[in-house]
Amino acid sequence: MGYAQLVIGPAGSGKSTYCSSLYQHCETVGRTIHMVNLDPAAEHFSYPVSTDIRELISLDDVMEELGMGPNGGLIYCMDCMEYPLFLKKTIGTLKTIWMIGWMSNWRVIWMMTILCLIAQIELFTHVPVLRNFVEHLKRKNFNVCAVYFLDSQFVSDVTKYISGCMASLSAMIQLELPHINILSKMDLVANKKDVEEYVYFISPLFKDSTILLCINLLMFSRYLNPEAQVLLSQLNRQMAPKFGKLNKSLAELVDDYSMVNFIPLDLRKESSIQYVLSHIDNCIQYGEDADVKVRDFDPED
Ligand SMILES: Nc1nc2c(ncn2[C@@H]2O[C@H](COP(=O)(O)OP(=O)(O)OP(=O)(O)O)[C@@H](O)[C@H]2O)c(=O)[nH]1
Ligand SMILES: [Mg+2]
Repeated sequence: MGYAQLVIGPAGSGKSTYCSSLYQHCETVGRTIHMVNLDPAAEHFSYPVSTDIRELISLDDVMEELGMGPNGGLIYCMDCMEYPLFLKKTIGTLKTIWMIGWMSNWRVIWMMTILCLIAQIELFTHVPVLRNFVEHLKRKNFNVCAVYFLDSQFVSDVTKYISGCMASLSAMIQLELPHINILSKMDLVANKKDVEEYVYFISPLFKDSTILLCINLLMFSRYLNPEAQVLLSQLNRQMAPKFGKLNKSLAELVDDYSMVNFIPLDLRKESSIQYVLSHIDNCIQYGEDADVKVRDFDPED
C-alpha cells in the first residue's frame, strides 16, 4: 500500500512553499517522504525530487521545438503523463523505495509520496489526463487524496473567495478523490494592516499582537466553514442587484455540498503543518496497515 497527496491550486497559492516546508517537517520528525514533480514548467526546487516529469519533457523544449505558446505547451506536456514510460518510472521508483524500507524493517515503511502538480486549473478541469493518472495510481494500490490550496488573501474579496470555492468544488467533482482544502499564507492574515488599524481604532488595548491574531482568526473562521447566509449577504452587498438570484444559487451550491471547508495553514508554525498533515493522514488512512506489516515481518516475532 502506498500513499499520495496531490497538491493542486491556483497559481501562486503557495503549493511549492508548502511542499518545501512539508519536506523539512518530515525530515525533522523522521518520516519518509518522496516528492514527484509533475510540473514541466518548474525551474528549481528547494527539496530533492525523486521523479521529475521534466526528464521526459520540459515546457521550454516544447515551446522551442513545436513553436507552441506557454499554455498550449503545458497541455501538450501534460499529455505525456499518459505515457506508459513516465507512469512506469514513477511507480517503479516508489516501489523500489518501498521495498528497501520494507526489508530493513523501518518503522517508517509507511510511505507518503507528494505529487506536486501544476497550478493551472484547466489542466484538471479540461483534460482527463490527471484523472487517468490518479486512477492508475489507485490501481497500483495507492491511497490518494487531493490537497487544494487557496491563498488567504482571497478572503478579503468575497467574489474571489467564491470563485476559489467553485474551483475547489470542480476539482472535487472531476477527480473524485478524498479532498482537503487549505487556506494558505495565514501569517499574512495576522499582519493585515487595515484590520490592525480598525481594531486599534476600537480600543488601543487591542494593539497586542496575540489579541489581533485572535480577532483576525475569528473574522476568518466564517470563511473556514462558509455559511450560505453570510456568503449571500456579502455577495449581495458587493454586486449589482441583478446578480441576486445567481448569488443565491452560488451560496446554496457551496452550502448543499457541505464539503467546502478550509484548514488554515501558517507555515511559520510547526504545529500548523503537523495539524494539516494529521488531516491528510486521516483522509488517506495513512499507516493504518503499517503496524500490522511491521509486526508481521519483525524478526523477533
Ligand atoms: N507570507 C507568505 N508567503 C508565502 C507563503 N507561501 C507562499 N508564499 C509566497 O507566495 C509566492 C508564491 O508561492 P509558491 O509556493 O511559489 O506558489 P505556487 O502555488 O507554487 O505557485 P506556481 O507554481 O507559480 O503556481 C512566493 O513568493 C512565496 O514566497 C506563506 O505561507 N506565507
Ligand atoms: Mg510552484
